Amino acid sequence: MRFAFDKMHGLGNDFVVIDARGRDVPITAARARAIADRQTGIGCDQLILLESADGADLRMRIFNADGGEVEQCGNALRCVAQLTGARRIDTAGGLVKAGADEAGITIDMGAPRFGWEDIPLAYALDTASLPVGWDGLEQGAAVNVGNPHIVFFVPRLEAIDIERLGPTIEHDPLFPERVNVNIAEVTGPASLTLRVWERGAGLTRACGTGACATAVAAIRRGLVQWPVTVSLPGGDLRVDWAPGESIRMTGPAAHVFSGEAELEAFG
Ligand SMILES: N[C@H](CCC[C@H](N)C(=O)O)C(=O)O
Repeated sequence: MRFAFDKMHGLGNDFVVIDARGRDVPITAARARAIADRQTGIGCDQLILLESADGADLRMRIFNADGGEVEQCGNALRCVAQLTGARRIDTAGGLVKAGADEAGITIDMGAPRFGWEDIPLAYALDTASLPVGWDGLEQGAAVNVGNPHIVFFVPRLEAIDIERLGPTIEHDPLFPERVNVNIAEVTGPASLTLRVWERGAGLTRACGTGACATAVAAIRRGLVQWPVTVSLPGGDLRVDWAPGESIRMTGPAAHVFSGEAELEAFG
């Protein structure tokens, strides 16, 4: 079965987008892994599958490079909004609204959640500052922005071995659904730099939900004021949020190429 796809990225966090509205494109975990493989497949951090939806312009399903289907992907939301013109996008992490202007694509991500069962954690802890540590990474903040994140603030980002600590924390039993690991350094009254070890994808050049979770955690702790400029290896995102409000993330989306492939080539 031949299928068409679009290769896109949000600040270097890259996606294979398959528009399956009006036709069935069966994606299994194994197929998602095979498509995402950068040597033997098309290559991407996440595979994005678009389906028809009631009550929204479309439904966006997200498969990490490890094949796991997850709830939310901020950078992909901007890409899909640009590619399709969709303004109401349903995801497993909730219904989001998109807009576009000269600043880029803005996504209303909904309100963050902070309850330990919302993250989720395996047992009750203070999610504002977890009383557990991993090799010097202490007092992490746990936030759910449709998907689960832990955020650490450090004095010097380059001093942190994220390639070693990222997977250790991602797979810690404290996180029954695993977790995205965010390491941030505050660089000004409304700015921070961020690196993210993503659940199911590893180190990426940018993580939209990670930027949202980190900005929210920093605002909650009084470390920055909004709007926050979050600088990732792939570029900057702007995050607006005040307690009690929904999170709004603004940034670019890029279309690289369109292609076609045989689904059976991926198992
Ligand atoms: N790795 C994430 C999904 C992709 C999120 C990221 N690419 C973004 O832009 O938000 C998770 O397992 O929850």
